[in-house]
Amino acid sequence: MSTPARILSPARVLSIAGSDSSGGAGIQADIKTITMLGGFAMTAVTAITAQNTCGVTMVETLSADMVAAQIEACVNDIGVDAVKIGMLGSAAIAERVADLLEGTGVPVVFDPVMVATSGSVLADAETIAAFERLMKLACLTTPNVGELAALGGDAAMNARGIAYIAKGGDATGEVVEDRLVLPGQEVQVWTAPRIETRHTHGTGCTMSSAIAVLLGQGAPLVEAIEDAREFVRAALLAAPGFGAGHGPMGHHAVR
Ligand SMILES: Nc1ncnc2c1ncn2[C@@H]1O[C@H](COP(=O)(O)OP(=O)(O)OP(=O)(O)O)[C@@H](O)[C@H]1O
Ligand SMILES: Cc1ncc(CO)c(N)n1
Repeated sequence: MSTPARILSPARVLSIAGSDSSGGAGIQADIKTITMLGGFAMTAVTAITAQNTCGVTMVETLSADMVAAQIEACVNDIGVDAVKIGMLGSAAIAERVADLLEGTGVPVVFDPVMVATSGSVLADAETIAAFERLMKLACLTTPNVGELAALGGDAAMNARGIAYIAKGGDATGEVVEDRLVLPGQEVQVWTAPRIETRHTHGTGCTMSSAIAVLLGQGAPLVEAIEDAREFVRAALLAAPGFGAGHGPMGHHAVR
């Protein structure tokens, strides 16, 4: 029996993001998501966070040179079919990542991480200001409600011609709404009943890395978003219930 081609050649996905010691968000959520969706996960760690379901106790940011070296090591040998960008750690890292990715043509999904689900701040004002080039080069930026407001809201995003999905997980109400805004196209909205759970740590990281791996496998953007939403939902429903705060999702249990 011949081996299916997709097993021989999984999408190679590079996550440029921060490490979450508790395994629910950041690089750890990305590796789980990419792996469970059949991709091959690689990483460029930008920062190490000591973090759990209750909050972040310490952050150490790596140098821009170290981040660049990790990206180059992956690109120059294994190769990259799609990139997910999460927590950047500093403006210098954001600028260096933009230097390396601009003009490559690889699909990039940018999650403009600013604050953890626990409320801890993960990006200072200077880093947020440096998001600009990354939003321009990304095929999709994935702000939640708070991040979209910090980026200037819909009017500012539209004026800059940025492709984004406004995620509604941190809004209130019985329905969660995700809104896809692509320059020059009609807005597309997905709604679903809100899953009543406090275990929402890492939903944004999971959503963005799921979209990246699906794009890397050749899915069109809208299809990638739809399948990513399904994956997030299934992982939320399978949350193991760990921790005293906002616990992790159950990536491992999604089949
Ligand atoms: N309680 C929920 N029930 C159903 N879907 C949810 C829930 N919470 C989040 N989602 C979905 O998860 C995806 C990620 O959105 P969300 O707004 O939670 O991202 P985020 O705030 O960036 O996440 P993070 O907690 O990692 O910072 C979206 O598709 C959103 O609709
Ligand atoms: C490292 C890291 N990246 C992103 C998030 C956002 O959930 C988090 N909590 N931690």
